[in-house]
Amino acid sequence: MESEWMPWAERDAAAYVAVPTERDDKYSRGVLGIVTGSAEYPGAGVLGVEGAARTGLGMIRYLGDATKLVLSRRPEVVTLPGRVQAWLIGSGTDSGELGLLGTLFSDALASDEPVVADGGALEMAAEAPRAGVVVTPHYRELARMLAHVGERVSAQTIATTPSVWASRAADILRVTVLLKGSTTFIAEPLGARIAVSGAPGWTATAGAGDVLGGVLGALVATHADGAFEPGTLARLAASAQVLHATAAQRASQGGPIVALDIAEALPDAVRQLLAIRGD
Ligand SMILES: NC(=O)C1=CN([C@@H]2O[C@H](COP(=O)(O)OP(=O)(O)OC[C@H]3O[C@@H](n4cnc5c(N)ncnc54)[C@H](O)[C@@H]3O)[C@@H](O)[C@H]2O)[C@@H](O)CC1
Ligand SMILES: Nc1ncnc2c1ncn2[C@@H]1O[C@H](COP(=O)(O)OP(=O)(O)O)[C@@H](O)[C@H]1O
Repeated sequence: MESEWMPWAERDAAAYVAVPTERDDKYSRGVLGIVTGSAEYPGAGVLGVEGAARTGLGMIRYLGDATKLVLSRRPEVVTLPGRVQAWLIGSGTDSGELGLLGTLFSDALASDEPVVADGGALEMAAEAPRAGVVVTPHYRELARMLAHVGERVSAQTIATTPSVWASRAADILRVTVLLKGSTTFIAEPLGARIAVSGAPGWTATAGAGDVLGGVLGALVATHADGAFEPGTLARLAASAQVLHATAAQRASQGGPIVALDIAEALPDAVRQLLAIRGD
């Protein structure tokens, strides 16, 4: 039977924006460890960092392979390993050529912290399912993840019936799945089913998904305490998608955008959500 898909509006997402209080410092707000970007795709490292930084969090520890580029754009980022409350791994990496990054991915997946896995970390996340992991594939990536665990389905079939496959993938892979597309479907293993639409078609541009990874990483890092409770990761993923779509709308206003425009519109998108909440 087809699952019931719950919509997720700006009002719902607004509840998942963590607003710092007078008692907060950079550590209490949440630290995100980011292992993204490679020699082949350094820009993805920058885009994820920008997405996270512009969503709002205490600190980013960047441990990927695009340090120079990331620091030239965001000198606020710390490149020293240390304690984090959540991980964003894999955007802008190739699962076939991971080298040292592969060790960092498996350390994150073996840690006690929640993990957002994308790009080259998706297959590794499929191999070692655990609570607190959310994967963010597009259709072709989901087809590869499923093939990796012995479920053969074409990317074309997933594109034709994305809700069916997001739902099935969550149950097969036993991690929370955010399946990207014009409508994004979020499914928790045997749990929440949320569909988010409303991003302009202009969002279909290189690197937009890397920015989304950063947005979700920031929301998870700022809600790490509850991330293992049933349904929480799915609601954080839906909220990240709404925030990303709102930022894309604000940046686009009916015209073309690049991924960095979405990241730069995020503070206004956050303000828009907080205004709905009445903050
Ligand atoms: N600025 C950056 O650094 C960017 C990095 N990216 C990273 O690139 C990696 C690969 O992601 P993809 O989403 O491209 O992976 P896909 O699985 O969609 O594509 C894999 C390969 O298939 C080929 N391909 C697929 N469809 C094609 C088409 N219509 N025309 C031409 N070639 C096609 C491309 O050679 C591509 O490298 C990820 O790690 C991702 O994070 C992308 O996000 C784009 C931006
Ligand atoms: N037709 C579309 N309309 C609106 N949003 C889209 C459309 N196609 C893709 N998107 C969104 O654009 C982003 C693309 O991400 P992704 O496929 O990972 O690209 P990249 O790897 O280049 O970052 C996702 O957030 C996805 O939901």
